[in-house]
Amino acid sequence: MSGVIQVGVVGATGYTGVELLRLLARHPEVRLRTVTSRGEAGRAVAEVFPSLRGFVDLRYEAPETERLAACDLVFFATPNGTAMEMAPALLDAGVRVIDLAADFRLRDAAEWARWYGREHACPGLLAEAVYGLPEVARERIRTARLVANPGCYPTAVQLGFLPLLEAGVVDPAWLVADCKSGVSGAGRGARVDILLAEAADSMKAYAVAGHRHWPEIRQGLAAAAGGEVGLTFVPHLAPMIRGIHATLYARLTARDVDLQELYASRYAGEPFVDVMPAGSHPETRSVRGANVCRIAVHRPGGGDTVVVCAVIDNLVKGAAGQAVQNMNLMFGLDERAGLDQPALMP
Ligand SMILES: NC(=O)C1=CN([C@@H]2O[C@H](COP(=O)(O)OP(=O)(O)OC[C@H]3O[C@@H](n4cnc5c(N)ncnc54)[C@H](OP(=O)(O)O)[C@@H]3O)[C@@H](O)[C@H]2O)C=CC1
Ligand SMILES: CC(=O)N[C@@H](CCC(=O)OP(=O)(O)O)C(=O)O
Repeated sequence: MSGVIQVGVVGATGYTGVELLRLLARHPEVRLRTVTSRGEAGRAVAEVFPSLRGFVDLRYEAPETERLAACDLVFFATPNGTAMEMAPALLDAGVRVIDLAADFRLRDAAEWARWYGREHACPGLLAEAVYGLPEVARERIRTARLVANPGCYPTAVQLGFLPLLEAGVVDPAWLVADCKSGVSGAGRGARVDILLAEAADSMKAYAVAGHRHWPEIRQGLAAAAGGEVGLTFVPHLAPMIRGIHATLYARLTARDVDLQELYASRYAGEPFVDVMPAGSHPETRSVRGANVCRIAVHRPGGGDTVVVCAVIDNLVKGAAGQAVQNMNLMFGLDERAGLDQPALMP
């Protein structure tokens, strides 16, 4: 790649879109060219988000394909069902696309329609789209025109379970993912259940009967296991702003497995997965603002249950940071460019 990458961000007033602006504004190989919002069109980004004063000198524009077609790469940080309407024309114009929503994550159009409640607008692109979990698909991401950035829960759950399933040391028919998310996972739009007075000092499970991340996680875990998996996935809303904590349970089927060594060797050399020392309990605050998944693996009482704890920042490794990681791979850059920074404390 020669020259800077001209980048467009559609949906640049949402939580993941603004996080993209924060990361891309300091990226050494990127020039932000077009950032869109229908509601804020015409206003300066720095006026709407003073945190970006001095970093982003652009005004919001309406999302128009003609303007976006002048970019090398367009990120969609938009609600599900938006990118699938605009991506075909951009791809035809030679623009590469990373969708942070779920439009291209499932390979089966009928299953997509079942979970997302409408027909897919361009099912022909599902086979071409590369599921952008770099720890699994790094080489295919490098040459992809269209990347489906994974969901936040699916990132934490897949990274947590992968070493066990790839090594075939647990029963793939009995996997449990008990997950907690901060309220920014629900986006920036107003909703009663994420008001401070409703969500603070309280916690609840939701979508226990079925969440749209279930088929996405199952698809990835089945590929790792080499066959169907049985997965129970229960998301919870936790009283914090950023962060996902996934507590994962599986039953060991193999004897004499060194779990710590299994995880350490699976993720050796991975820039954004940190296998913590044996006995650790990763905290969501240790990944706030950072593009990293911290993992600890336990075997309580030396029994046959494996417990994995995986934490990410839903807006970074769970969304915008992973999208930038994918961009770096697609454009032949150092995978860590623009992402090499520690978490915010406290
Ligand atoms: N929040 C999170 O932790 C994660 C979110 N995601 C996914 O990323 C996507 C964005 O999420 P998030 O940032 O939370 O969402 P927000 O609701 O916070 O923001 C949505 C953005 O999209 C724009 N938008 C809405 N409708 C359209 C449309 N029809 N055409 C063009 N732009 C539109 C909005 O601006 P305007 O209406 O002014 O145009 C806004 O900028 C979603 O698909 C979400 O599921 C993925 C992983 C994690
Ligand atoms: C706390 C909360 O509400 N989280 C969201 C998931 C986050 C997300 O945006 O997922 P997608 O990218 O797949 O849409 C939810 O459960 O719907």
